[in-house]
Amino acid sequence: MTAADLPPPLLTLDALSCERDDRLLFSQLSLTASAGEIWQVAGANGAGKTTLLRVLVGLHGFYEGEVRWQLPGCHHRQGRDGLLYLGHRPGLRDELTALENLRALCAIHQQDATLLPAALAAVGLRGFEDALVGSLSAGQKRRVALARLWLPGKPVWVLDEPFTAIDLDGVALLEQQLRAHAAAGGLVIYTSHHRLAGDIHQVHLGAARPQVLRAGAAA
Ligand SMILES: Nc1ncnc2c1ncn2[C@@H]1O[C@H](COP(=O)(O)OP(=O)(O)OP(=O)(O)O)[C@@H](O)[C@H]1O
Repeated sequence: MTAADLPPPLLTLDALSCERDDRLLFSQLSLTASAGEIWQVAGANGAGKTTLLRVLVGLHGFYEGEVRWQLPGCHHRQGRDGLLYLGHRPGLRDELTALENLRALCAIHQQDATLLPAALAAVGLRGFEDALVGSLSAGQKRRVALARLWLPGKPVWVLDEPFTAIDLDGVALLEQQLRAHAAAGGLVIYTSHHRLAGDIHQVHLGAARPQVLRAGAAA
């Protein structure tokens, strides 16, 4: 595939550099990511994966270079309304039920809450709608957070360690959902030490100059 064959990018990074505590995490990172793609951000502990994702979603502002989102129909907050970001912690309140937590998140992030019971069922939590999140296991909490991936309306998913704490069935289910989203024209960017098989693009952090590996591109 030539550059001319690629769909228009949803995300463009231009010479992105970031340091923390006087340590250079990455420098001169440039890439384009388009609809239908899955990108894994890889690297050792402390390499800067979470920091990069937070830069992408506007939660970490100390960097040089440019992050440009071009999401169809999203004109607000620099076009970030079409993003769904799940951080490396589930980000749920223990004193609320699974459904209450998700309803609150849907209200904040403009997602359709009417489909939440079906989303909870999809992640294997039918019957846990009214369970206090504080009473759930780590893997169940992760599944509650991941249930938002079964709601429509967010073309870009930015996921920090989404496979953490879930069992083998959960890993397979999540892999399937990531692939389905990309196949339906979404873009997935995730950090993990878990490599999905197939046409996954990669950014390797660790060296000052990150490696960008496009699946299918000649070495
Ligand atoms: N809140 C913070 N304040 C200051 N420095 C931080 C903070 N969080 C991370 N850092 C620094 O940024 C570096 C990169 O951290 P980051 O969490 O992005 O790495 P990571 O690749 O996601 O690591 P891991 O695989 O362990 O989750 C860390 O080594 C640390 O020195």
